[in-house]
Amino acid sequence: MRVTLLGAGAVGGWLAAGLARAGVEVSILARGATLAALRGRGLVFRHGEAEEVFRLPASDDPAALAGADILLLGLKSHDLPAALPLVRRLIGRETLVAPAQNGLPWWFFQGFGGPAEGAILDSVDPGGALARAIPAERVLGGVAHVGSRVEAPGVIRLIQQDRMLFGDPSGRHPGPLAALVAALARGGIPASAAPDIRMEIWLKLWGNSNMNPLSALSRADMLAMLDDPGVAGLIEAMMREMAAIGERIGLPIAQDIPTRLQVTRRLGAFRTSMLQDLEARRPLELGPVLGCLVELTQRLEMPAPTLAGVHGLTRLLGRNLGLD
Ligand SMILES: NC(=O)C1=CN([C@@H]2O[C@H](COP(=O)(O)OP(=O)(O)OC[C@H]3O[C@@H](n4cnc5c(N)ncnc54)[C@H](OP(=O)(O)O)[C@@H]3O)[C@@H](O)[C@H]2O)C=CC1
Ligand SMILES: CC(C)(CO)C(=O)C(=O)O
Repeated sequence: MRVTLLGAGAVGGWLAAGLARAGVEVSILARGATLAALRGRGLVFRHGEAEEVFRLPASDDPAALAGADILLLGLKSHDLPAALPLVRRLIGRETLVAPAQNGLPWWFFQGFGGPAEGAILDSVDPGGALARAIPAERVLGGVAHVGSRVEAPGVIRLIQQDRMLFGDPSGRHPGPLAALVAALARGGIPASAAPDIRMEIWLKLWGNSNMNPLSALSRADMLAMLDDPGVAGLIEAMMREMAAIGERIGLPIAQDIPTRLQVTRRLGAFRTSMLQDLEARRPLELGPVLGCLVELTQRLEMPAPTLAGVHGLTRLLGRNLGLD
């Protein structure tokens, strides 16, 4: 199996290290300081006191890396539309695209049925270019339950790994799915194949859509937010509004809120990826993580004042800091 990674950041670097450890042929499409670091020292992976270095082929020329079996996406979801020309040049006829990203992915409602069937959301995929170029049949959907960060370009620090899930939304690629998951597991990443990857994505979003924007607004880590009764109440209100959307569109959540919040607690006092972006003065992943839900409620004519309010506040925060 040959894998190319686009987006060698906190999550992409964690996955590339796992695959390389398992002996998979991994190459990386990178740019700027990250590319220079990968070509110089290599991909540096740190966990606790341990450090590993992986010398992997890296280039900013998609032609040099094109046609892998799997194109792993470690970009922020809001960066994907702009990176589509690169993706087009990286994928061959047989390449499957495996996003390891938060938020609702562009392919989510293709072949889904119900009132949201085929929905293309501007907050995720403006104009639908992603949906046309990378249909659900070309995708292995991913969900990363992990906390990691970039310490310096090409240097990844794993804080806590819980599990990495991949799934095959079209049911056409059981072989590549099994091979990817097995390779990650061999490389020390607790990975498994999810029978219903859409539900796993929805459940992950049930955490990110509130924790990430609220962490940007409060500049607080996850435990501090959960331990503050006022913020915890807001988190739960947002979760209830999202659960109501799920009921409406055919994604009823079987878990209760306290159980889901226990999963979040396992990551400890982590500063979410959106807070990391705010602190580094990078654009926020707000559209795919929360704007998509607000857009869905508008289309379905459902009330969601808390989701809309937190979305509005975070959008203004990003705008006022010049991050959009
Ligand atoms: N960090 C975490 O703990 C978690 C993150 N996630 C999710 O995983 C996804 C990735 O997040 P994360 O790893 O934190 O993000 P990072 O910001 O750490 O990494 C994103 C990487 O993508 C690269 N990139 C963006 N555009 C391009 C481009 N056009 N060409 C080449 N490289 C590009 C960036 O490079 P450059 O520096 O050059 O811009 C950067 O290295 C997000 O959806 C996030 O929400 C999920 C679970 C946990
Ligand atoms: C909050 C967390 C760590 C949950 O996995 C996450 O997904 C993120 O930081 O974006």
